[in-house]
Amino acid sequence: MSILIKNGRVIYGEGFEVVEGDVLIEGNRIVKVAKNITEAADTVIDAKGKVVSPGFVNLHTHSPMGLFRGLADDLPLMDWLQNHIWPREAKLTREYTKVGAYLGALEMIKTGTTAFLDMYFFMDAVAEVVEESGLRGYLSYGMIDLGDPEKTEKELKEALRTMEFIEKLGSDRVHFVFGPHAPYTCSIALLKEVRKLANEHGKLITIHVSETMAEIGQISERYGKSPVVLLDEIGFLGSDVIIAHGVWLDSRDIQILARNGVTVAHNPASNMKLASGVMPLQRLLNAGVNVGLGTDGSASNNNLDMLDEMKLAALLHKVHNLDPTVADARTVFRMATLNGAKALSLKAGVIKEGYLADIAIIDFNGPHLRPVNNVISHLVYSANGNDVETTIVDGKILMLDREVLTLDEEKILDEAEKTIGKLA
Ligand SMILES: CSC[C@H]1O[C@@H](n2cnc3c(O)ncnc32)[C@H](O)[C@@H]1O
Ligand SMILES: [Zn+2]
Repeated sequence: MSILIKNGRVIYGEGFEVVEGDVLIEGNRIVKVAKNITEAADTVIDAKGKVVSPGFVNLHTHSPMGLFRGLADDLPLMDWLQNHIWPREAKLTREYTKVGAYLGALEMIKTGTTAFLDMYFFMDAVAEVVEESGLRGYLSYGMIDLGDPEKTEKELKEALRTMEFIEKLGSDRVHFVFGPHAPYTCSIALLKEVRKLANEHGKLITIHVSETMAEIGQISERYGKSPVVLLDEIGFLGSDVIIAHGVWLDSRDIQILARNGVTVAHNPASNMKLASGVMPLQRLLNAGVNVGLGTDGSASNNNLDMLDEMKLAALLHKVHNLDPTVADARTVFRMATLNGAKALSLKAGVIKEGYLADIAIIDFNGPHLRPVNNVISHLVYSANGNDVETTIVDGKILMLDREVLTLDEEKILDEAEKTIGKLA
């Protein structure tokens, strides 16, 4: 199968240079970017007046949490989790979670996300949805043992069962990741075992770390050190670890993350909504830490729109530093694309020959995107997910002219409405 995208403004290469031209996709790869490609293709997409962008990589989410959108707003993290979210999640079944996963997948496709890193329950069901949707999913079963050795065993067993299920799916797009929830919900024994298993099986690890001051207080009280120092001392950190948040980091923590090649998934909307704090973006980047962008779940965001997220990231760090040069549009765009792909060891996040064909085509005909003075600026500051017209993953069209081809949109919305009555 081949796809030829004609006459677009193409965001080309690692430098995100905007060039006018065509993109040829053969199989799941980009094979040619040039003016006036004349090769025949199975499908031709006219991208005149449109921007051909690398698809977005959502580096931290809980994709089924759209079910809880708007049910617990305006609360701090611990109150939000313990008194509102966890009691509802206790009622989740595989079936309900799958409904949420469909809703999340639909929203991601419609807003140009092509790959995402997830942590949730019933991840075998989420894996089935990802496979059907055509998205690229990096899926972790979120482990919480609260220091109970019986639970440690149970959680590890469920993670390994999920890994086996995903391996059996045999999909190039669906990957298993280890997901201990956080240092305040996981025992040292669990974290050490995860490190060992990740080495054994060659899998990535994702974990919430240093999200709130309350967490820093809890971990300091329990262990007398910061969460990052704790993880470093038990040999947990490495270049295969993606920590979500990293809001409360001191200089020593930042050096440790840099030295270990850890990636940080920044979630500005969630950090602002839960009033968790402002992560030290500039200091992390200066230290050479890879920083990607995530939405977190839709109960703390409240959507999965990476275009929205880019704008929030840029604005948050400007006002926080009282410096408008911080978090410039290109830096933030790189976080939402290439940096996320790098963290997942994925040859994507860039439109260039040899890269995976994970692409979002964005309509630039709306008044809010004219005149087209600066494509990257418009994507970060002016566009939103509704401007995404076509989404391509692994060389397959998932949405064309805003029609999702892999999922039944009406049915998904209907099921989500019916399900929430059972969980609220
Ligand atoms: C055990 S599955 C994942 C678990 O994480 C919860 N969650 C969602 N958002 C956050 C966040 O910002 N910090 C910590 N935990 C979060 C989610 O509700 C699930 O229980
Ligand atoms: Zn999270």
